[in-house]
Amino acid sequence: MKELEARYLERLSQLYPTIAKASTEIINLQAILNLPKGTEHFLTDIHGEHEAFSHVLKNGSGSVRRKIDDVFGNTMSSRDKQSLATLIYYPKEKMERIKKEEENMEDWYKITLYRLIEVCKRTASKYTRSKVRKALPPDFAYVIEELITEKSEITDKESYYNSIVNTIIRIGRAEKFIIALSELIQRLTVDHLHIVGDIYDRGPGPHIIMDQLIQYHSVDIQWGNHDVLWMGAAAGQRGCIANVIRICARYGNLDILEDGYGINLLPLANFAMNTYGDDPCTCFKLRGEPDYSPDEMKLDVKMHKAISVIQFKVEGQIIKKNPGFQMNDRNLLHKINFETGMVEIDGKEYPMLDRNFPTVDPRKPYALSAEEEDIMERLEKAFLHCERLQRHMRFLLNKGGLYKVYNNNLLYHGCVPLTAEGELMPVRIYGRSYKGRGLYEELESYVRKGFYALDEKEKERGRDMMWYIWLGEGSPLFGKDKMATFERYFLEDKETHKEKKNPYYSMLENETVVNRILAEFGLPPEGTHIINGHVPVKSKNGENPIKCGGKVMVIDGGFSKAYQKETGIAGYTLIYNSYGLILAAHEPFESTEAAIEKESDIHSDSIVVKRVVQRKMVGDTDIGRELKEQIRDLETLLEAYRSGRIAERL
Ligand SMILES: O=P(O)(O)OC[C@H]1O[C@](O)(COP(=O)(O)O)[C@@H](O)[C@@H]1O
Ligand SMILES: [Mn+2]
Repeated sequence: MKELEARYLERLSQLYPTIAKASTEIINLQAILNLPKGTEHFLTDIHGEHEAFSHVLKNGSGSVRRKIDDVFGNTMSSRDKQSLATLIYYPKEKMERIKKEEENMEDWYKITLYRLIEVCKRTASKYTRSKVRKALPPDFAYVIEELITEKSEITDKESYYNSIVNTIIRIGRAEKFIIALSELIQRLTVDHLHIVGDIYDRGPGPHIIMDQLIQYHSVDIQWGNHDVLWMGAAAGQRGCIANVIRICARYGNLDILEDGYGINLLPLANFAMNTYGDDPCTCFKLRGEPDYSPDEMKLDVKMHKAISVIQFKVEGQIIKKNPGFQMNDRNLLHKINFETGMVEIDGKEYPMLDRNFPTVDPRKPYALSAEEEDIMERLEKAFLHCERLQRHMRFLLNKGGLYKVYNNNLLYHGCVPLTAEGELMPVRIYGRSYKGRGLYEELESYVRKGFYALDEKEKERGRDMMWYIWLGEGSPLFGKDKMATFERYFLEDKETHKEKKNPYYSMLENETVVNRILAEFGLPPEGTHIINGHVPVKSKNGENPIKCGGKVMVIDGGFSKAYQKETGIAGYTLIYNSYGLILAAHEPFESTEAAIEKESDIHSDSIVVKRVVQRKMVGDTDIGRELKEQIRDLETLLEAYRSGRIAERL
C-alpha cells in the first residue's frame, strides 16, 4: 500500500512539480468548491419532437427567463423581458424580423447589447473564469471577457463600455455578436442535461435530436424502452427492426428511416403493394396527422400492415428461441383459426377484425415467406451498416445507461419492478434471478454485449435482450404485464387492449417502498429523490407528477403531439439549481415559427418542489466530492515535498 501511495505521489508530482504549483492547484480547487452548484436540467419522453425539444433546451425550462427577471426585476416590462428571452432563444430569426420593423437599428443594437451583456454577466458569475473562457466563442472570446468582468480600476466604466459597443456596431459585427452572446447565455444557463429516456418514436425528428445532443456541452442519458428498441435494431435484432419500422409507419414517419438514416424501404414498399394491393388495411390506419397525399397514405398503411405481420412472425421466433423470457402466451398467430376468423386468447374466443393474411401459412404461422425473409435480410444489413444510425447508437452507449445516481438523485426511465407486496421483483435472465439494482446492471451489460461481445452466442443474447427490454414484463424500462400490440390492431374488445402497469406505479406514495428503492441504489432516505419518466401525466384527471411528498417525480415531458391531442396531457421538465428543485409545467408547443413570432414560451408554470435552506455549492455535489479528494491528494503531495520525501522538480 505504501509503495502504491509513493508511486501515485510520484505521478502526481509530474503534474504538479513544485510546492508552488501544487499549492496553486489546491487554492483553485478550493475556490471552485465555494461556487454555487451548476444548474441541472431534466427532460424525458421527447419522442422525436425536435422543435419542442430544441425550444425547451434553449429556454432551459424557464431558467433563461428567471435570469432575465433576476437581472432586470421591475425595471423592465414583462413584454420586453419576453422579447429579450425570445431573442436569446432564436437570435438569428428574431433579428431578421426586427430589422424589418425597427427604424433605428443602431439604438436597438446598443440597448440589446447592453441587456445581453448584463444577462451574460449574471449567468457567468456562477462559474470559474476558466470554465467561462472555455465556453466563449473563439471570435469574440477576448471582448466578451472584457465586457463581463468587473473592472475596478476603470473609473469611467460607461465610456469604456460604450467605446467597445460602438466599435462593434460601427464595424458591422453587432448581429454576429448578439448571436454569440445569446448562445453563450443558453450555454451557461444549464450546466448539465439529463435525458431520462425515450428520445425515439412517434415524432418526426429523433435523428435531429440526436445530432443536437451530440453537440451539447454536457449530457447523460438514461435509455428509455424506445431508445433500446432502436439500439436493438441498429444491432441487427429482427424483432427490434420490425417494431421500429412499424412505429415509423404507424405515425407516418417513414422519412426518418429513408431520409434521416438512408435506409432503403423500397423492397418493403414493393412487397406491400404486391401483397396487400386490394386490401384496405383498415386495422392499420395511421396515428397523428402526417402530411400525406392519398397515394402516399395508401402505400404507408400497406407497409404498416406488411411490417406488422412480419413483426408478429419474427417475435414468435424470438419467443420460441428464448423460453426463459416466459412469453409463450404472447405468441398468438397459431391461435388464429384462419377459417372462422376467430382467435383464442387466455381461453376466450374473439373475432379478428382483419382476416386477410396471405403470407401466413397456418401450419407454420411464424415462418417468413421467401419474400419476407429477403426483405428482413436486406433491412438487417441496412440497419447494421447505416453510419449515422451507428454513430447515434454509439453516443447512446457512451453517454448513457439504464440508470444513474447523480447528486443524490436516482434517475431511470421506467420503474424498479416490484411485487404486489412492494418487494423487489425477481426477474430471470438467462437462467439466473436478478432484482433491483442487480437487474438493472445485468440488463445493461447485455445491451453492451449486443454490440461488443466477441462471442457470437453472447452477442445474440445481448441483442435478444434488447428486444425483451422493449416489451418484457420484467423490464424496468417497460413496467407493464404485456404489450398488447396484436390485440390493439386486431380485436375490437377494448378490455383486451389493456396493459397492466407494474405495482411500482401504485406504490409511489408509500414511503417505505420508496426508501427501499433508494437504499437499493445506495442512497439515504433523506435529501434524495427518484426521477423517472415513461408514464404520461394525465393532468386533466387530476394526476400529479409529484409523489411521496416530493421524493418521487414522474416527469414525462409530454412532448408527443399525438398523445397531447388525445388526452390533454401536460408535460413536465425539471430544473435543479443551487436553490432547489423546480418543476416546470409545459403547454403544448405550437411551432418554432409561433415561438418566434408570438414570442410564446411553452413553459407556463413553475412549481418549486423543494427549496434548500442553504444555497447548494459545488462542494455539496458529486463533483465537489471528487474535487475534495483531489485536494486531499495534493495536500499529501505538498506534505511529501515539505518533509523531503519527494523532491521538487525544478
Ligand atoms: O400509442 P402507440 O404509439 O401505438 O403505442 C402504444 C404502445 O406504446 C407503449 O405505451 C410503450 O411506449 P411508451 O414507453 O412511450 O409508453 C406500449 O405499452 C403500448 O402498447
Ligand atoms: Mn417509455
